[in-house]
Amino acid sequence: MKHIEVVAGIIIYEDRILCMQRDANKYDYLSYKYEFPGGKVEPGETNSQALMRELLEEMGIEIKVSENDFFMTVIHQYPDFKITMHSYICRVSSSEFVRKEHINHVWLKRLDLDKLDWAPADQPIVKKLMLE
Ligand SMILES: Nc1nc2c([nH]c(=O)n2[C@H]2C[C@H](O)[C@@H](COP(=O)(O)OP(=O)(O)OP(=O)(O)O)O2)c(=O)[nH]1
Repeated sequence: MKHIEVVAGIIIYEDRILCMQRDANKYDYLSYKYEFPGGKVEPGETNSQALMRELLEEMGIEIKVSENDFFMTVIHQYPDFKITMHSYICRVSSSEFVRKEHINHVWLKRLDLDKLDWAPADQPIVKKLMLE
């Protein structure tokens, strides 16, 4: 079974976290779900390099990410593939960004995060964020 390595940014502006809604997908279990922006790690990249590249490509967000910003890793088995997802805390000084691939976004306070329909692999990250 395919196993993919993904990085995701928990973008925090003041006391709110950026939640991005995915578009329709060939897999129903990912269609229209909320997620943290990011994407697949490419060969030769470190996780933080991959996240910086994805945030720039996908959102126009230019930000320095380092291993010190690591939050948690989730391993999740979807019906068609397995994902290892590394998440990082990314504090931004502006809420501006360009929404290039997602269909919607919301900035939520931590305690409201569970009001959204998240991608299944994101549940442990949402849970941990709500406890902090
Ligand atoms: N970026 C991101 N991806 C997530 C999260 N949760 C989650 O299950 N994923 C999954 C969805 C995708 O299968 C994969 C991310 O890769 P991607 O964004 O490049 O994949 P995609 O399906 O949009 O595009 P592709 O396979 O056609 O290239 O990880 C999350 O919070 N952020």
